[in-house]
Amino acid sequence: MWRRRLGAFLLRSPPSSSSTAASSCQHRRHHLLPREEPPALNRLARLFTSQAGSDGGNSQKPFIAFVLGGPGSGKGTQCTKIALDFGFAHLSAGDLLRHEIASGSEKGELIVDIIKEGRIVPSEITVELIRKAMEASNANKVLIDGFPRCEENRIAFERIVGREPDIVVFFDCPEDEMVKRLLGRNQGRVDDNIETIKKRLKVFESLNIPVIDYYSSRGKINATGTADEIFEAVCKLFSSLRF
Ligand SMILES: Nc1ncnc2c1ncn2[C@@H]1O[C@H](COP(=O)(O)OP(=O)(O)O)[C@@H](O)[C@H]1O
Ligand SMILES: O=c1ccn([C@@H]2O[C@H](COP(=O)(O)OP(=O)(O)O)[C@@H](O)[C@H]2O)c(=O)[nH]1
Ligand SMILES: [Mg+2]
Repeated sequence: MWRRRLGAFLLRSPPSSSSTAASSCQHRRHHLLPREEPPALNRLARLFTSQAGSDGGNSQKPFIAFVLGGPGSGKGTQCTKIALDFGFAHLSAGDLLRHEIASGSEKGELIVDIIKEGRIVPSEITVELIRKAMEASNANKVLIDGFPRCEENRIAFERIVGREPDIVVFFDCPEDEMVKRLLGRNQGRVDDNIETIKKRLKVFESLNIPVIDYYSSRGKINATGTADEIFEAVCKLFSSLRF
């Protein structure tokens, strides 16, 4: 069940008549509209965006989309397409963690053990990586792929970044399909093996699903079918938003 939690504050404007009937996903120019937020969040958000610097004279906070779904549901695949068609920066939490591992840092050693076990990396580590990546991207629209993965992640993001997402997209995919896709992913990942996958699916049920349920949005998407078919539904959703 998707709780009506974020409401109009997150999904702001009704779709414009010209953008609702999107049958194809050509590049579109989107408009940044001023948004209202509670005062405390507003203060923190300003602090954050002032660090993010200028994006061509635009001092607005970035539009944030959390992209959630089970392992193998197609988050990364769809984010790549969204980034291309809708001009979002794509920040994958998993990729940021793998980058930290590749850097050879002490933190990386801790992270690799957690990923092999399919567990969730401490929130402060992940949120800090995301915060820095958002800052570095200097983008006015960001997809945060694969985060938050638990309630603690969600709360830490709000505390550290001082923002809630503008929309939450959830790729809903049956477990057997996710397993099939993961076993065929073939990217040499330490967690794409059946033992870790089983653990990740348990974590998905017990920790990811509650945070997905926490959010309310129009963003639930049936993630079965081909990547292009799924992207058609994604396009309908994103075309209905005002960025
Ligand atoms: N709709 C789809 N049908 C079949 N395979 C897919 C589909 N979407 C993605 N894949 C493949 O499934 C695997 C997992 O997709 P990925 O985008 O990495 O998912 P996630 O980021 O949610 O784990 C990849 O090998 C990808 O190419
Ligand atoms: O916010 C995050 C994102 C990822 N991970 C860890 O990184 C792994 C891989 O995440 P990724 O999003 O890359 O996997 P995907 O769902 O895309 O297969 C997860 O199982 C977790 O162990 C995490 O702890 N926190
Ligand atoms: Mg992924």
